[in-house]
Amino acid sequence: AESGEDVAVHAEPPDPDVLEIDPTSRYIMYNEVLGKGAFKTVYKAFDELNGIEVAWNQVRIEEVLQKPEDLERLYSEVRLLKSLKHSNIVRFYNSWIDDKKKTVNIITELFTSGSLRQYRKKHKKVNMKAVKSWARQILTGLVYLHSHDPPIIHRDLKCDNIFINGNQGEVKIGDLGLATVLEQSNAKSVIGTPEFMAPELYDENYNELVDIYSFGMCMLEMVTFEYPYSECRNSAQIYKKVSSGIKPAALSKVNDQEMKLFIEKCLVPAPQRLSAKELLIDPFLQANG
Ligand SMILES: COc1ccc(OC)c2[nH]c(=O)c(CCNC(=O)c3ccccc3I)cc12
Repeated sequence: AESGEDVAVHAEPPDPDVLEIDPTSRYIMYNEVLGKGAFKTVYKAFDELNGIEVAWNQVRIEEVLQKPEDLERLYSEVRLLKSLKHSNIVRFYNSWIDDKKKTVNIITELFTSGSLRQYRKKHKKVNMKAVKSWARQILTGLVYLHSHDPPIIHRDLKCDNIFINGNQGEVKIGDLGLATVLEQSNAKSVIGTPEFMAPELYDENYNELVDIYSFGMCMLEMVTFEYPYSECRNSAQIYKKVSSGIKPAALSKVNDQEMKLFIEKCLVPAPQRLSAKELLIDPFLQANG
């Protein structure tokens, strides 16, 4: 070139948002398994286009999506998830179906410190100040999801799919849409985790406040280090207690009375349950104390 500057010779791929680049050639999977979920295996991977490390979530779908409208619904779900951009929501970069391997592949933001559940196990002694900061961040993420029209409901919020960025203490809600994706593909799989499911989720007419109930159970696990209803042996026993309003035994182990009251506010029946926005301004979360 005349001005003598060295012109990069390689052909820049077209703008990724415009043209679907073959995702499999863009991402290089390391053979490092970060972790496993019920239906998913998560690998560390590298995005060659943006030069960043990412998480490659491989979700098994038993039978391929039955009807074409399932596929259409899945793609519209993916388009929505790709559009979500918030500091307390795990970034969803890309997703595609691998028909041969019968998997849905989801490329998301990477967390090497894993989930809040794993983190809590590793760092048992944590000041209430930190727990309150995590609570504020989770609620801020829920405000973002619930203020969409229609509200985006997570439906499977638990400490296993809230991720933490160890060095900044940033907490983000993950596994978004996984419940919906699984619901579609593994029709028989009832979405949600009984220990964290609001009673009204079972009878189908529910709203975004189911996530507030689950948030309350997440707080309970964060301060007691045990799954709620660990005194129950199976999901039927859990359902019996939840549907008759019997609180988890762990609640009686919460020493901090203010924390106990805050958690109980999240577990009340839906008509009395506060929104994420209202909980964020609760005095309990104001002071750093
Ligand atoms: C069982 O899962 C883990 C175990 C251990 C991990 O790190 C040690 C994980 N790190 C991650 O970044 C991730 C990926 C987080 N991404 C998601 O959960 C996600 C976010 C949005 C949409 C869909 C999903 I699957 C998972 C992980």
